[in-house]
Amino acid sequence: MIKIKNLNKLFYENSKKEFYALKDINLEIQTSSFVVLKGVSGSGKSTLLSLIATMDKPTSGEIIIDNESVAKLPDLHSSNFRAKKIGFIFQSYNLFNELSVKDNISIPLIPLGYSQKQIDEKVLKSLEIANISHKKEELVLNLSGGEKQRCAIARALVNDSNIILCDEPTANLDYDNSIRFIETLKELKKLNKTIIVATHDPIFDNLDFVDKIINIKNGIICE
Ligand SMILES: Nc1ncnc2c1ncn2[C@@H]1O[C@H](COP(=O)(O)OP(=O)(O)OP(=O)(O)O)[C@@H](O)[C@H]1O
Repeated sequence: MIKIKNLNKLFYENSKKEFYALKDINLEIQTSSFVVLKGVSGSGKSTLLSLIATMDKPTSGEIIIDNESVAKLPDLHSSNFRAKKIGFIFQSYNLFNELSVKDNISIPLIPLGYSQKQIDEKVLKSLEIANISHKKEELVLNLSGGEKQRCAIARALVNDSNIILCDEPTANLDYDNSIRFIETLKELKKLNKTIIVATHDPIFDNLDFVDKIINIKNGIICE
């Protein structure tokens, strides 16, 4: 379960430009649920995802993930927490173009101290779930947009994290690849992952497996 209490994120604090990217956010996201975070560009979606992922720290408020308070973790602890609990799929994929698909996917496992055999097994499993095994030796540079997305999915799954955060995941995909991506998310939900998709893509409207839609406007949740 993810609990967010009175969360605020201020940018340019104590200056003339000061503004709230997130204002007094209170949310509960059940374990294994599929949540769509909707809002126009600049509404605060990425900011909220990056706080949940412990990639950034709030100005005030609490984020409790599986009974652990994570909002103010020191950097070393937050990167350990992230490595174990969070898979992140970025709009621009954030892959290393000069590395192969399987090398990209193994990167999150490096700090976790697995043997090479364990790494190979985990990479193979996530390649299969993301349906990109056939390209495992290929350089990311040579992949199509949809294949890069599948590589990014495999990387988000490789640490067996229970929480998958997706930031505008279909922004660079055509319709067919977007539909394929949504089918993969549906499969991940069956694996009991908690999934949060930040998007303004109407393709996420009216999906039959969405548990909750959260609308965000100017940093404020409007239910
Ligand atoms: N590091 C930062 N410093 C200053 N302002 C920031 C910073 N990060 C985000 N913002 C501002 O906070 C607001 C929310 O940004 P955010 O990226 O969360 O929006 P978003 O809903 O994800 O938008 P998009 O759909 O375009 O990605 C925006 O006005 C943005 O300019």
